Amino acid sequence: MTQSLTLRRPDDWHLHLRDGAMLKGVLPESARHFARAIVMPNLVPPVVTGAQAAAYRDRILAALPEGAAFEPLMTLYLTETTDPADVRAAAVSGLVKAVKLYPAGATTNSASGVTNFDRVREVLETMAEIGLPLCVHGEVTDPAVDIFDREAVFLDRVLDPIRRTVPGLRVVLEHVTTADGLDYVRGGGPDIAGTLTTHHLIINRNHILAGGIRPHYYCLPVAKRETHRLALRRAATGGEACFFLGTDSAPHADAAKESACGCAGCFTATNTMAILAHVFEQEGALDRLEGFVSLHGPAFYRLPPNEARITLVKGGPVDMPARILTEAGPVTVFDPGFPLHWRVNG
Ligand SMILES: NC(=O)N[C@@H](CC(=O)O)C(=O)O
Ligand SMILES: [Zn+2]
Ligand SMILES: [Zn+2]
Repeated sequence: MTQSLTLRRPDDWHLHLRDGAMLKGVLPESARHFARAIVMPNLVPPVVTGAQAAAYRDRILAALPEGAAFEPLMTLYLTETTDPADVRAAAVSGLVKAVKLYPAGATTNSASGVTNFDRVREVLETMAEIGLPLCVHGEVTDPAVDIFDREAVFLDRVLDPIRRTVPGLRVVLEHVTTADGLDYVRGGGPDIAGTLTTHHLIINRNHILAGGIRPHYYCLPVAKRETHRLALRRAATGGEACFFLGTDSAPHADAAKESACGCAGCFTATNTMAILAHVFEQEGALDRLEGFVSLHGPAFYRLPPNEARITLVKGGPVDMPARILTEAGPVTVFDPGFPLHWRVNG
């Protein structure tokens, strides 16, 4: 018996599209299934001003395949010299939907991130006033903190003080990887939400390190132990409105991943919907997939859900490409480690 499931077209609330040849190669993978995406600003140099966001948006639209209906939702990269008036204008015009906080040095292309949080206070106060969300890469960068503890320590040392100092600031804790992060979001009231990635529902830290080092499973925040993965699955499939999909699909050319110092990021744009249908089915929660991918995100971002629909169909094993070829080099597609049976029709 074929099984099928029709949903409102999903959105991706955390996506890396890059620029130039890589953008051209990866954009169709997201545009095929997703209506909108919050586009991360960690280009080199980063997207800091409203004018830079407008120019980047134009480059994305120009790279879209013929006939694709995909709306990039732009973000600004918060630096210690970000101008509150520029943020306000970019938000009020509708161009920018969030500001992104990278602690300096926390992840890929984050060198211009924030070190001294007092210097961004005025921007954060402006954002609280106009309701513009702050998307947070929630890891401390203190070398004395173990990499597996960096998310949990960030909540106490950085996020909680920011939220106390700037009441009313709306926050998305991005790519939550720990039970601590989930509990922080759950206990934080209506002004905080969390995005969950596809890959963190599938892998734990053994997948990266046991039986050989697997660079294509290396991302930041790094996958944690199994108890955390199980907690993430419960959060994603449990129907809680404060959690929604942000794939964090983060392409790097294979040569940059398969290296003595490999880049962080898993590329999941191609097979995210097939993997999520599998996960939600396994958890007996297919009826909650639409909330996770299509409803909770727009509600937090105060945008209407999409009117268009997609249909997922379950059948024989689906052929997924092991990698996509881009003019910036081949990019390996995240391997969930099991065959996929769901495909997206239309
Ligand atoms: N997630 C990652 O491992 N990498 C992201 C950056 C990020 O989201 O932290 C990237 O830009 O490659
Ligand atoms: Zn990040
Ligand atoms: Zn990311």
